Amino acid sequence: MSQAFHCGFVAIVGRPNVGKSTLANTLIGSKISIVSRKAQTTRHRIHGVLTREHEQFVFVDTPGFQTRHGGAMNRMMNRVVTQALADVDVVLHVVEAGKWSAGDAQLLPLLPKGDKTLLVVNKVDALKDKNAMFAYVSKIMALHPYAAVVPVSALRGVQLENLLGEVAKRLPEGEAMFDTEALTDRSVRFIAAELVREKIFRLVGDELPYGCTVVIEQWEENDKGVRIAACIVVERETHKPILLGTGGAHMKRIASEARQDMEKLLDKSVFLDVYIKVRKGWSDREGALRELGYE
Ligand SMILES: Nc1nc2c(ncn2[C@@H]2O[C@H](COP(=O)(O)OP(=O)(O)OP(=O)(O)O)[C@@H](O)[C@H]2O)c(=O)[nH]1
Repeated sequence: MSQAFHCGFVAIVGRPNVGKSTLANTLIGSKISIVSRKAQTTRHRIHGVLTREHEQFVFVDTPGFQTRHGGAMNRMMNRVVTQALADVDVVLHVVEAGKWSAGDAQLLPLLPKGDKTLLVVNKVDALKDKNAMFAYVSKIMALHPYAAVVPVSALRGVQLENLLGEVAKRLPEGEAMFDTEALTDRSVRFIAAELVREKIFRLVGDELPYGCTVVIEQWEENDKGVRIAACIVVERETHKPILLGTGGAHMKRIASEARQDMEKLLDKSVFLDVYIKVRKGWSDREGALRELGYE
């Protein structure tokens, strides 16, 4: 008798920097979401799809749980987290081996109880004292009724088969929801915008206050390649010189590095034009956020 097919949604949650994007990317097997050393670089919900012989995993990569920023952006982001958890079949709560902080604890009240939440202890490769693992895990297991615990290294691909096995057990029976070829339900335009945003974060993230997004305003493909215009939207006039850098050096670097990544992603020549627009108070106006594609 043939084995039944299972398909369901899997949310990956955790405080910033625990490795959620890395885990999603490694599981799905392609770079769909940006990875950066800086905290809170993933602001969007991203669906990545992994299809195997007997199951399809639809991953929801939720943004870092926000506590530091006030305003509409924060409320919206927390809503995204709560909603993601209510809608999914399995929740992976990712923590960092040996490092438990207030940020991890803050997420606990949002986690569903019962059989659908798994504790994923990431970065086991970086753990110096392996013997401390048992005490660390016991402490966390006492705080929430997790269904299971799986230590992994997302970066090195350790124990991921085991993790997928635990998830698969909890997916409902049903047909595949996405084409097997699908990597993401976000368009390549979205990923292109993320690439520009990643470069901004890496280069001037420390100086640029929270409030910058990237909108792809033009996308024209022809036999020579693709012409892309990316608009960086900032909150204030004063943010412009930060982005530009001396003699426009920052912008040149952002555009050049983003273009190289886009060429790798699209496997064709990219002509990239990047410019800046000022829109006051965008991060605190839900309407403006929606308009820019945040909801
Ligand atoms: N040593 C080690 N480092 C890891 C592992 N997984 C992720 N990292 C690193 O941890 C950092 C943060 O990883 P991300 O995947 O961006 O973390 P995130 O949880 O998605 O972060 P936010 O987007 O800020 O919420 C990066 O420098 C990763 O390379 C791992 O298994 N081992």
